[in-house]
Amino acid sequence: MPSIAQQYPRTDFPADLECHPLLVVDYAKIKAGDQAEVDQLYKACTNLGFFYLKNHGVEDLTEPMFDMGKATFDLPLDELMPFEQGDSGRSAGYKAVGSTNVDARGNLDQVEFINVAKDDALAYPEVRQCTYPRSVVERMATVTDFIRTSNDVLQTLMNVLEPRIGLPAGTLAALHKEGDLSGSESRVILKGPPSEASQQAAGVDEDGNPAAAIGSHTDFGSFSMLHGRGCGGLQVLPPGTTKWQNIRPLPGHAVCNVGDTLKVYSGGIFNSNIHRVVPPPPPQNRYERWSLVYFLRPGFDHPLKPLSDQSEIIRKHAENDPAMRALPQGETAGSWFQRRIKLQRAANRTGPETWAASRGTEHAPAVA
Ligand SMILES: O=C(O)CCC(=O)C(=O)O
Ligand SMILES: [Fe+2]
Repeated sequence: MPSIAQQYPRTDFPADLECHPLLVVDYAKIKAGDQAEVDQLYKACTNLGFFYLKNHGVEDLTEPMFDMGKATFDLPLDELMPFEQGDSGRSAGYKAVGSTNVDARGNLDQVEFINVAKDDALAYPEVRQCTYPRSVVERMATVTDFIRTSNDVLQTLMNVLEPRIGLPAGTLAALHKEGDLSGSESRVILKGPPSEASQQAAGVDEDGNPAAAIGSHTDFGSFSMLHGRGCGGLQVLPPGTTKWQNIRPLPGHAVCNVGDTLKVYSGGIFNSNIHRVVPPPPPQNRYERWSLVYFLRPGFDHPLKPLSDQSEIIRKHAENDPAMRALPQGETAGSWFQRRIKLQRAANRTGPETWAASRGTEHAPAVA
């Protein structure tokens, strides 16, 4: 019997902690063409942009990914550092604790990542973006299985949403085509148990609270799918409010959310909501916090702007949405992604302006 410290998925998230409710979407019903379930998905994407997804088919693929993560984070740092994502704006690879900023003050993150690019996993042994530590290479079949299955789920969710926003079938799929170099990737995340040293290193935020483990952000890509292994700590800031709200981990349910690029393509109809990671609530705060994400992101070369030419619904919405009118011109999905990654790296910080320049749709004004 493993000690309580090593028991995952965890079952000790406090039952009485106030949490923000999320709509539940049943993927099996979506696959079966159930339009009432697509209504539910559409509602979730146009409101908070976050929802629980059940019956998604990834359930048995997550623990082998956490095993890969553990094998990676157990390697000595000098073996991992040659595979670090670096400061150029690439996400794929290892990310060491404290290498990115979590706020404008320059406080540092408290998590390590192992990110594997979809491009590298599906083309393996061909190298399309970068190489990986042996802990990943030895388990590439596990990683590929997770990436392929997760990618299919998120592509399906996007496909069924197309008619709701007036897009011809296949428009979004063409922007996320297999084979196009992209930022799509799997990510295992570990926040170690708190030590006094780590608490001090984390610093405090503008309100004097301990700095976040992962700073407030919107996701850079189109759709994200998160498996929390029973660990809390994920929080959202619902639109028009100022109080961070906990998301309750539910067994068998992934937490999915819309990211910036899908928000932009939809002309602002879908919401890419701000979220962050803080130490999980007691008693979970004494233990490691694990999470696993798959990010579906567009091909780097595609322009990033509302798909107004393909949909009258999108055109009308984008015209009336100040956030869409304020978007920088001439961006591609690749330039958007690389700018955000690069300017969050602590080594690239010159001052609070670097944090501001790393932002996506976080500070977008609400729809008038
Ligand atoms: O670990 C989590 O709960 C969320 C991670 C996250 O938001 C991210 O990596 O973008
Ligand atoms: Fe995120």
